[in-house]
Amino acid sequence: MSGRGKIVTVTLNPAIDKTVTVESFQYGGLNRIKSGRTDAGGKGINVAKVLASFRMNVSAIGIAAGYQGQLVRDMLKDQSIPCYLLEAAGDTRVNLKVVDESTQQTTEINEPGFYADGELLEQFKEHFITNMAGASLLVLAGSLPPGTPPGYYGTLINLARKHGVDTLLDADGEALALGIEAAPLVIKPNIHELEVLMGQRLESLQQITRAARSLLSRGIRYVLVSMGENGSVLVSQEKAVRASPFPITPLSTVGAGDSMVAALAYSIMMEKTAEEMARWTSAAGTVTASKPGTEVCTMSEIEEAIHKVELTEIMER
Ligand SMILES: Nc1ncnc2c1ncn2[C@@H]1O[C@H](COP(=O)(O)OP(=O)(O)OP(=O)(O)O)[C@@H](O)[C@H]1O
Ligand SMILES: O=P(O)(O)OC[C@@]1(O)O[C@H](CO)[C@@H](O)[C@@H]1O
Repeated sequence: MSGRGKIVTVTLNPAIDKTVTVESFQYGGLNRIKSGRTDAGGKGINVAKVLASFRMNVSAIGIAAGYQGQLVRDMLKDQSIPCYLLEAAGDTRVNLKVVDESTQQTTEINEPGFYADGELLEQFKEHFITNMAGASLLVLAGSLPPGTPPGYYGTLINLARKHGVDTLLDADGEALALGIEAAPLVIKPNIHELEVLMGQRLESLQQITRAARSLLSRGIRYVLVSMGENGSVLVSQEKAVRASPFPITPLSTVGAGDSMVAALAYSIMMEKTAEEMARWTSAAGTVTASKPGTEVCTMSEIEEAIHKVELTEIMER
């Protein structure tokens, strides 16, 4: 893989992210907003934002609808992020993120998104194939719009493979389970997604590592499990490494996982070792968690923080 190749990110269900900050969230009560911001969101789009700031050759493709969809396109254009979003009927969703200052926790309330019918999804396949020309790596991330068959990511992974392109998959539920069957190169489940996939609670690092390792036998080369403030575990055929994040004041954890995915894509393109990969991804996620709204990390912020990530090899029994 060459650092100069193109990375294509797919966001089938983008969003306008509206992040609001409240002093102390009152469940079932009146909450007055102290401050707010609006960002173009959706997992693949966030990944593209980070990769563009790394000066990688990246295109964000996907589907968008109506006024909100145009807003996503305009915001990305303002940030000079190449984006090609197919037009659909309806409206792109607005996702609400509520940051509680007192607990430093973010609550996400995501709309389902526009309906994707069979004709739109066939049209997207054509759009996708056109964009596979000259691509080196594909990133599939985020939820599928209502109407999309759960095996759709698997279909895109197989199509990409026909064009010689490897995939990094960040999905959940059935889309993740069926995507795995198509053997992407890398997956990044968070701990909850991994537990759902395995159908069991994973309480120790040993259990997490064993679960992640069981997925490698399906042709996947790396599994990166993110665990919020508890850091992450990267498992490859050769080893398992745990990364512990440095202390931060989390301002909005929205996009932290996407920043990890971006750093993972970057590490693959740059042929970094598993240790370097664990360091880069952890620093990227942690820096983003310390920024407001869906604002993501930059390369210089990662370079400044990366030495603070603690790595430990997980000894498997
Ligand atoms: N509260 C926190 N303190 C320190 N680091 C954090 C915190 N939350 C997230 N991170 C960093 O970000 C990484 C990714 O977070 P997380 O596991 O929440 O991702 P995710 O669930 O995929 O998120 P999302 O889907 O919202 O992007 C973590 O591994 C960690 O490095
Ligand atoms: O509903 P999905 O597709 O699972 O997640 C969408 C989303 O929550 O993910 C991003 C953060 O990771 C946000 O920009 C966006 O609102």
